[in-house]
Amino acid sequence: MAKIAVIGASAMGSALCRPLIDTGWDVSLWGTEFDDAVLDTYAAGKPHPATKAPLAPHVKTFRSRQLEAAIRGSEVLAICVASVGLPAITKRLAPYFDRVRAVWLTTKGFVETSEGQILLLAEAMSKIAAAEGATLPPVLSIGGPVIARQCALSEPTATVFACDDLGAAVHYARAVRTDYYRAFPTDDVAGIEVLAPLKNVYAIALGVTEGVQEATGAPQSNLRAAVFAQALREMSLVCEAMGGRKETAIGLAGVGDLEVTGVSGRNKFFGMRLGRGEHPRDAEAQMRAAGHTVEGVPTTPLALKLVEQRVPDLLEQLPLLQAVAAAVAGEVDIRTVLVNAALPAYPAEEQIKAYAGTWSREWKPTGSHLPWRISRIFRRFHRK
Ligand SMILES: NC(=O)C1=CN([C@@H]2O[C@H](COP(=O)(O)OP(=O)(O)OC[C@H]3O[C@@H](n4cnc5c(N)ncnc54)[C@H](OP(=O)(O)O)[C@@H]3O)[C@@H](O)[C@H]2O)C=CC1
Ligand SMILES: O=C(CO)COP(=O)(O)O
Repeated sequence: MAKIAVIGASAMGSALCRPLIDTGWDVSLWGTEFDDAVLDTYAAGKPHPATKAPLAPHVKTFRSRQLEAAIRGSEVLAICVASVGLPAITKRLAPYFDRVRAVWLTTKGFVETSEGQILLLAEAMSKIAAAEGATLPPVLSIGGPVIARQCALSEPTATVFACDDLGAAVHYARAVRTDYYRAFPTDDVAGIEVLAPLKNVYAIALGVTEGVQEATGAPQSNLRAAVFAQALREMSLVCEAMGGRKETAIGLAGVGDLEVTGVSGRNKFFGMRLGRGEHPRDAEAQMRAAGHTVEGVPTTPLALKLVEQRVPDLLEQLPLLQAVAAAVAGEVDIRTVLVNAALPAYPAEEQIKAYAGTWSREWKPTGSHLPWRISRIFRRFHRK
């Protein structure tokens, strides 16, 4: 039986244990210093405090001081911590990288280096490992629409395993396949690593529309749809500009994850609070007090910086990203900037240049077409 160590007794780390156990893995769940309360709850036979889902049977739990024991003999390390914790965890795991065959990563976010450079997660891990004198084994970036509670309760769930080595992605997708949990393997690592955090940013915007609706009593589904379409457009643009594939953006890890997070993700609920008029600082504090991580909060300014650093020419085509960044920073009236960002600014200058004139020349009202026909014949004759 292959052994896997799940790093982080987070909502997602705990949820991942379910399909792993159901596919015969020997699962160790290691909790960070932040996860003591979760492990206490499991020890008392109670469900996860945030998801309210029970831990799968036969999962062995380990406390933060028991890292060595948790990892011993593992083929895979599955890292499931919040993005702010990823650099520290990577550093801590570096001595173990040469003992395992692969690292899985469910974290969704970006990392900022001490020099202010924004990195995709696998890039950051590889840099940190190198600085520690370690080499990362193949990393599988896990994306797609997965609400942890539903996965933990064995509800149907489709996810994406991305690895530069497609063989590894296929191998592990098969090794964790159940009737309710299926992973789609791909080698579009850039696509997954860009889309997974970006959908959190845009899910905040979707949440805002619902918060506005709640606060005003006026239905906002037209605005929500416009935000959704613009979000997908911007996600596709950044995905492609960063080397990802368009089909990834319109698949599970792009539109699929945007949909689920915009309907029932924590980022959406954070956005709803903004839409109802709460200051972002208070909204995040409330979410945190309830035990909910909102990855979109640290991710949004980093996403903007990532674009500025890597694909600056794209910035003017990303009004929604800029609007969410200003809103998360508490700088603007969120509804106004959202409306301006989501309702099309068309016709754009180039469209006006391309089409102006041709339309009005061709059409005349029926009934008055005789003089128009004569003038057309005359024009044709004149051209010859
Ligand atoms: N790939 C996928 O399919 C999915 C991925 N995710 C992603 O997985 C990651 C974890 O999410 P989720 O399981 O829901 O998170 P949780 O909120 O359940 O857990 C996050 C954990 O990270 C801890 N943490 C916070 N700061 C640090 C730090 N500096 N160092 C170490 N740990 C820290 C939190 O502690 P504390 O409680 O004290 O804040 C908490 O224990 C996120 O990036 C999320 O976006 C989520 C769902 C699906
Ligand atoms: O990543 C997720 C769904 O795929 C979870 O989204 P939230 O972090 O917004 O809950």
